[in-house]
Amino acid sequence: MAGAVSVRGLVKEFGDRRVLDEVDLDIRPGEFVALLGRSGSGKSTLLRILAGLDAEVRGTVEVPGTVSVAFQQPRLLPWRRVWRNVSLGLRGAGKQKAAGRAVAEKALAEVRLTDHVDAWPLTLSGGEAQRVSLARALVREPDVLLLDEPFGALDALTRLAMHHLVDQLWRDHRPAVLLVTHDVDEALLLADRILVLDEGRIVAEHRVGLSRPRRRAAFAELRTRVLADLGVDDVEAA
Ligand SMILES: Nc1ncnc2c1ncn2[C@@H]1O[C@H](COP(=O)(O)OP(=O)(O)OP(=O)(O)O)[C@@H](O)[C@H]1O
Repeated sequence: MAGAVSVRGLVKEFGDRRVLDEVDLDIRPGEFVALLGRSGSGKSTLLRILAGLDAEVRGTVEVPGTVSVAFQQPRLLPWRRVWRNVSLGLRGAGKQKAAGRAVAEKALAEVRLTDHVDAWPLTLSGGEAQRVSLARALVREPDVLLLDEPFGALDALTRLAMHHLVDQLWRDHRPAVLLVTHDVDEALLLADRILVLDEGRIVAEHRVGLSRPRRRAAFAELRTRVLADLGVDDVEAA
């Protein structure tokens, strides 16, 4: 079966600075991959390239299916009601039609925002706004969902709730996911596979062979190894 994402020998340079250095990456359909790495290691650059937002690269990048992206900031249009923001995620003509409302309502129910269908974005909490952003990403039924630190700006409790929600949405829809995060626990809770990027190279890969839903106690040992790859002693991180 063709991969959802297939990258070979990807090189990205900004001027004389090489930010991605011969990256190979395969993501299978329906696979959940987390990408960890220190600040500046090239994670967002890689995600932007997969999203088709930056084509000035060397190497091959194949993402044959439909792609959706959600960023750290929800990026909602404040002058559109919540359901309209969601229906804007639809492709082509679909986003203009009244039928878009029904599709948006369904997606908003999935992220448990049925009560906010007609709300204005500025009246939402951070977690609610991020759920709208997820609904907008899901509404086009992507083959590949790219998440760039989508929970990074949320408080710890809201973030935990979002982990459960994303786990559920992924199991219901089964897109291939690439989740960029700094949060090792988030990666361990959600991903099938964890990649560590360092100075533009993938330097480690871990399979997370744990059944879902996961509990933190189940991955304490793997957590220590992933933190070591990131140059962090587990004692410091505790
Ligand atoms: N448009 C640009 N022009 C020049 N340099 C850039 C540009 N975008 C990113 N960079 C540089 O590329 C490197 C990788 O950036 P990138 O945003 O991919 O890192 P990151 O791993 O996502 O970091 P963080 O975790 O802090 O978001 C950084 O050194 C950054 O300064």
